[in-house]
Amino acid sequence: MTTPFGARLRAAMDARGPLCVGIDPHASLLADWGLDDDVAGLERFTRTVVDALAERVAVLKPQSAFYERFGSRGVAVLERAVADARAAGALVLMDAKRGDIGSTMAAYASAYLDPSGPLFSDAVTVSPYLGFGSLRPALDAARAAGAGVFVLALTSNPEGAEVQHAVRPDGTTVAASVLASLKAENAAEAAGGRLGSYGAVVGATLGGAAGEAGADLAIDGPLLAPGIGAQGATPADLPAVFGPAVRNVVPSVSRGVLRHGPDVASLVEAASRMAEEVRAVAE
Ligand SMILES: O=c1ccn([C@@H]2O[C@H](COP(=O)(O)O)[C@@H](O)[C@H]2O)c(=O)[nH]1
Repeated sequence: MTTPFGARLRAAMDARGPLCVGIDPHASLLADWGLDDDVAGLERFTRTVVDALAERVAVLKPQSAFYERFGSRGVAVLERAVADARAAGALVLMDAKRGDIGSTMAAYASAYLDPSGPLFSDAVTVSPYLGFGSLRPALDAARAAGAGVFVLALTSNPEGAEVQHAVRPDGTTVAASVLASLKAENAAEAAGGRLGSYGAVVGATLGGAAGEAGADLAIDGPLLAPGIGAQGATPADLPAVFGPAVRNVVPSVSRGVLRHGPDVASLVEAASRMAEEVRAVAE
């Protein structure tokens, strides 16, 4: 039987440090790296990041949007990146933020969480705003494949609060309800103190917002924390945002590391420095 994602993630965090580096080939970064904003530039950028970091960091998180904008040839670059990164030992979290009615969600689950598919990833980000129950096909596909799912709960952008802090008829906020649903999904797997495979996305930029939203971050699963670097958060912010749940946090940085390329040694050094900083606050 395949080892569940949560266990594989915990092992990777222990061995490599709890860091996720995002692969976000912005047009501006391609230009900064001296690359053209075309498929060849996209491919060179992606290969450089994967070759530099896939043997070192716990998680690589390609941002699907930057590949989709080049159509099928961009997606082919993404497929290769996923395979190469996994072969080099990184866990791949596909940042696709998919969400739809259940029957269509099943097709998204097949795209990212079926081990025979070309985009199969260790985990995928999904959006719960068609109702948490609409995610069932992805949750079930992940369980079957030993993969993971990260559900948007309290996102790093300032606009997120207008939806995520909204109060439901039962008096709880939308975010609190998403987190409670994730805790329930993790219950069986997390028995005995193990990390579950169902994670939440909670921005490192939030300050005390999780508390304001009545959100309990003790979901027994991983907490992906984007927002460090270009969005203004730092590793030092993590304890205040996450409290005792900081041990389960996977801080995520894209531009804050990528801006150090294309020099491989500089990319590696930036990622190592960040991994050390987050390890220091997570212990
Ligand atoms: O709440 C969220 C959810 C996802 N993201 C994604 O993470 C990266 C952040 O990139 P940076 O360059 O480190 O700002 C990007 O792919 C976002 O789509 C997020 O920022 N916030």
